[in-house]
Amino acid sequence: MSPYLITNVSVVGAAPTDLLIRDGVVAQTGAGLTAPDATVVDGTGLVALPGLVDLHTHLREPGREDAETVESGSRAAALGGYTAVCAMANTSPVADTAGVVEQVWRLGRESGLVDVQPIGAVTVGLAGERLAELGAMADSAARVRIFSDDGHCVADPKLMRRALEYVKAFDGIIAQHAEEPRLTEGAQMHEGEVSTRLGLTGWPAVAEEAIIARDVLLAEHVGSRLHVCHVSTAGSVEVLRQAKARGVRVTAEVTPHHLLLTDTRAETYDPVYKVNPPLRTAADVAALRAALVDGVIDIIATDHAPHAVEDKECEWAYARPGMLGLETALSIALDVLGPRWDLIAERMSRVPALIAGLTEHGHDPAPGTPANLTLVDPSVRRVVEPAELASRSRNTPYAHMTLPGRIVATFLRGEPTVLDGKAVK
Ligand SMILES: NC(=O)N[C@@H](CC(=O)O)C(=O)O
Repeated sequence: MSPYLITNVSVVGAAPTDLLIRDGVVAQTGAGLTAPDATVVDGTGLVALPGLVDLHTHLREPGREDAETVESGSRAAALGGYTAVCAMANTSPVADTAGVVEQVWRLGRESGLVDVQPIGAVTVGLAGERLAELGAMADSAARVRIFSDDGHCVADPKLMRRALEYVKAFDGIIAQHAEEPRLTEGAQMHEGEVSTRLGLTGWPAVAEEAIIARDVLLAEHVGSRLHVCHVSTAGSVEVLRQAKARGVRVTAEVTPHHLLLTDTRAETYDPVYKVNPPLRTAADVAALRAALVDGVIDIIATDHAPHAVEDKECEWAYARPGMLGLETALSIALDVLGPRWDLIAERMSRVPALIAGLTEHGHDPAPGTPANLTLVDPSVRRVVEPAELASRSRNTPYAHMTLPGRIVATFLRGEPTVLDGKAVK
């Protein structure tokens, strides 16, 4: 394993320093370091962040390898500055057994581009009828700690209660896709003025808020950990604010697209903007941004949802919901938050690593920490070209947009996965 000397780099926005990476860890920091055997990376003008951690990634393998594989999604993640991703369970077959989560975990290890931590399904086949083998997944080589039926809501309150009770034994988490299904039957986009004008069936904010309200009460009753996926409304923020003030063990994520885009995008009828939960209003976007800053929303998670061309480039009503996210998330965060590096490190690396229990990740580069880090050039503005993305899919809502920031290098346990902005393998 060859050592790397990153010179004159700003660690999370602090004054420039040198970083020596050796044997998988940050061996030394300080000005004027020398290491004749090391490969030098000029860090002038760059910011070093702890490697980003995504709590919500769809890698599509097994089952839809035409849309993404563990390998292609891992490469997209590394290029986006990530060193760890949590892979959602809505694969085919569903990741509801020890066998499937171990398969995904093993594929992640073989790719070696990011740490892939599988999420297990809460219910068998995501059908919402009976609990999956949560204990066997927890005890498997994949050591699953987060369970989610994402794509579907665990709508039955008794099952949700049982799931929360079950995972409490090993301090696990239920990550809920908050959507009361009876309120979103046939829904195509956010229910509001735009859906009325376009004549598309609406997905009301209350369908999300009602489930979050119910689930924080259940989590409080059981004393267990709840995580709320892709929070999208101002009302959800207020429910979470109250729950956190009462001490409920709840964490929440927001996606880059819900921080930037609004439901007016549906006016184009371009299904690239169809996503679940749907893009909301400008007032929701403002509330989500404020909650991300004040901590009511704990993290940014991508909900990277690759889809094959035939599933996306069709009539709006038939298109699958979901957008790519891994290769653009940091740029969107920079656009939305500005160069608030400490906040970005907190919301995109330290806190998601803590929630997921990924103890090797989420550390600011300092002597003795695992060398999982990413180097960002904040001075570059890049144009997003779908054809250049590493993902197997092309459904980015940011096509041809100019966004701030470029990932220059990513290191996983001291080995570069990205150098000069290009994947190393
Ligand atoms: N977020 C999305 O729009 N899509 C997700 C699942 C889902 O939440 O519907 C997917 O797996 O494609």
